[in-house]
Amino acid sequence: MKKGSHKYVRRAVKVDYAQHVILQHIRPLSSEYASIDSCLNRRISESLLSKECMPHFRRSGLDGYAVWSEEAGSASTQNKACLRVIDEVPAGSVSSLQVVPGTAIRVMTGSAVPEGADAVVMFEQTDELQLDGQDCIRLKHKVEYGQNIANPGDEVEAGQLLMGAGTRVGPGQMALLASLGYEQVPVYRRPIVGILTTGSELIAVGEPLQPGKIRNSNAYMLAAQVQQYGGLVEHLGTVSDDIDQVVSTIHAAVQNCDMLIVSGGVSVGDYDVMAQFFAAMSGSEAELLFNKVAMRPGCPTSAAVINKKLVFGLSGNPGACFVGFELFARPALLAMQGIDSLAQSPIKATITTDYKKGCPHDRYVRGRMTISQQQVTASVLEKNSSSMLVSIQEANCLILIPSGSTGISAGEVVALITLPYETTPY
Ligand SMILES: Nc1nc2c(c(=O)[nH]1)N[C@H]1C(S)=C(S)[C@@H](COP(=O)(O)OP(=O)(O)OC[C@H]3O[C@@H](n4cnc5c(N)ncnc54)[C@H](O)[C@@H]3O)O[C@H]1N2
Ligand code: MOO
Repeated sequence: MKKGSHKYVRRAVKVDYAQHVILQHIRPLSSEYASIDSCLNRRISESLLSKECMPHFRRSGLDGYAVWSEEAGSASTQNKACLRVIDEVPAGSVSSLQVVPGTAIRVMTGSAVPEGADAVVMFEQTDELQLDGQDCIRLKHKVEYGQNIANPGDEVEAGQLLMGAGTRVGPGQMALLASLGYEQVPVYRRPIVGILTTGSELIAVGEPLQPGKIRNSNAYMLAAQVQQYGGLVEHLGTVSDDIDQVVSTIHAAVQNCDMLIVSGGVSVGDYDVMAQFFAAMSGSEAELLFNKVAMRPGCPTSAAVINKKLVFGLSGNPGACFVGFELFARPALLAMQGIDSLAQSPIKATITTDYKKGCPHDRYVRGRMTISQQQVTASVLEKNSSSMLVSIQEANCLILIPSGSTGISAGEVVALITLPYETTPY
């Protein structure tokens, strides 16, 4: 930006207004069928109703004998009559015989309980013997109707809701989808997110340090955040503080990407090209949503819609860039995949550290949340300033320090935004 030209009007909007206006410009992405093998962490795009019941046959829960409980009950308690073993059913097979009075069929865990039987007695609760060259059993205990049998639909009934639209596929969903035959799974298309970093001071990770230069960490941090929320990253590289290059890169990128995140250059510095870009935007296909947010860090965070695509201008300061993503890009990415993440109420916690820095705006500090003895507590991490990144790796929440002149004291209750980047070793 040219010297002296940075005084164009910026009206700070509240965080919740900025989030609201972003969501107004989001439409869920289209749906596609993905092979079950490739849908871990993807979002289901429609409510799935089970076409089958589970189990779909009467299933034995044990290795034992399928019996008729009424007869077996008296056999066990009164005269200890023998039941003739007339067949054996391995898991995966079905007996062609029925259990009739005086008989039992040997079944295995997971095998189909034969007709006529209404209970399964585990091997350990029988005495196995031979009578007249015939396998027989005597039951040691009373038998209850239905014991050790899972009936059709006990776990899932046909027509039951399995999972709603927006559900993320994890191990539990994988198991359910596989059990119910979903070889192809309806999921939202993954949002393609372009990441562009601006700044003539940036050098690549592999380059040795040079005076005044820093390595580009935001590109990697943002890519990790995008992927965490289901996005596919399109790396657009780094542009120097050159407005023409910025304009042409952004205009090309909005053709292919669903959303664009640009880091750096949004403040009022002489070379803050993104501020210049947002100020000079024109045409019916470009709309500035906001260019300042009443918050710290990241007050110069900006957003626009170009060609119906959201373009975020996040602060280059790594701490502010991280927070800006979580507050604005995360709800947008999730909304594209059918989830209204802002509808969830924030978690409340007791803060265990003083934070006595007053601020006219709400502040989002990196914190560490702990749950013990049903108490949620959170502490503010050290090295939390906007220009610092070292505490991001420990953060599992953002703590909202409300605006005010005094900050807050340990023991007060605060609202948290939880983060999904856990650092514990599992
Ligand atoms: N006169 C004023 N100066 C500043 C103001 C202000 O209101 N008046 N606001 C400050 C605030 S608040 C912030 S936040 C920053 C925002 O700066 P920009 O978004 O314009 O970011 P840059 O100036 O490009 O960079 C800031 C900082 O971050 C480093 N950086 C940039 N890109 C990366 C990257 N990809 N990876 C790692 N680090 C990066 C950059 O070198 C700078 O140190 O402005 C304040 N100034
Ligand atoms: O508002 Mo700037 O993000 O921290 O220092």
